[in-house]
Amino acid sequence: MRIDEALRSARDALTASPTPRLDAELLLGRVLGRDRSYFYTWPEKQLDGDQQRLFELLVKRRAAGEPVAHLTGEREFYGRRFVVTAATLIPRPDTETLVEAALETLPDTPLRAVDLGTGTGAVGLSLALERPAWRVTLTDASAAALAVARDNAEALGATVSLLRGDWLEALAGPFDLIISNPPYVDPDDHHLEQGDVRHEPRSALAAHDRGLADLRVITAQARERLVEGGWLMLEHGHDQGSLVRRLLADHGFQDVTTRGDLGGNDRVTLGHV
Ligand SMILES: C[S@@+](CC[C@H](N)C(=O)[O-])C[C@H]1O[C@@H](n2cnc3c(N)ncnc32)[C@H](O)[C@@H]1O
Repeated sequence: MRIDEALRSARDALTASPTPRLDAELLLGRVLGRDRSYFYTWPEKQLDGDQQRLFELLVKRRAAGEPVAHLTGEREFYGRRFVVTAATLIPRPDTETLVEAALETLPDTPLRAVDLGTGTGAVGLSLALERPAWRVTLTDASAAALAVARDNAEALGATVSLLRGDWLEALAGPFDLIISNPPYVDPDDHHLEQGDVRHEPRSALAAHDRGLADLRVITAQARERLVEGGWLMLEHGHDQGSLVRRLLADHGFQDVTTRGDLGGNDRVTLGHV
């Protein structure tokens, strides 16, 4: 079967996905070890029997609902590839807003930053690689997630510290930046039962108190761990902006603002002490 024929038949099989064409290209990229531009240059190249069988198997699993990132074992974030497993959240493009907020707000000089609930390491490793002068710590409560972050740090050549722990409990600081994309989905939200999200760890997604429990704990712990002028930056749900702004203000944070994500929804709230 030719590359263009394989992609066409996969797209037809993946109509239940919101992104059938992209999914087909990413899966074929995994089978052939090529990036997507190769398919446009060589549409007439033939898949051999093994390649065709593996591609058809991956398409079948995708059609049954498995996330593409679990089938390819990776996801791109802030221009780099991160290994993803079933133990980690699949990094989202909207979380790049968090990275951009930090890069735009803090200076490119030596400072101490911590990424709480690092998962694959997407946020903290992006910061460490964009700002080699920063000393970045990555933490997570999940040993399995932290192992993935460690592998990603090695593969990407980032120098960071990794620590397992419950938010800021085991960290004395002080930090110039505390950054986190914590679980913030209401456990009763029906979206948790739909699409790719069903395959991600519930502990990475849902938080009690209508999704606010972890945001509250981190905000309460952060104030004492920041240097004077240090920043707290939190990702949250599109409908949590005003609650998180009030939370930060109640804990004495100043210049509290919210940034929008790629779709223009409230996504990241930040303030300094
Ligand atoms: C929404 S995921 C974010 C993952 C990654 N930072 C990203 O943006 O792709 C939340 C992460 O917080 C971790 N987590 C949950 N509860 C925690 C706790 N009490 N202390 C530290 N990390 C926790 C989860 O294991 C998960 O990796």
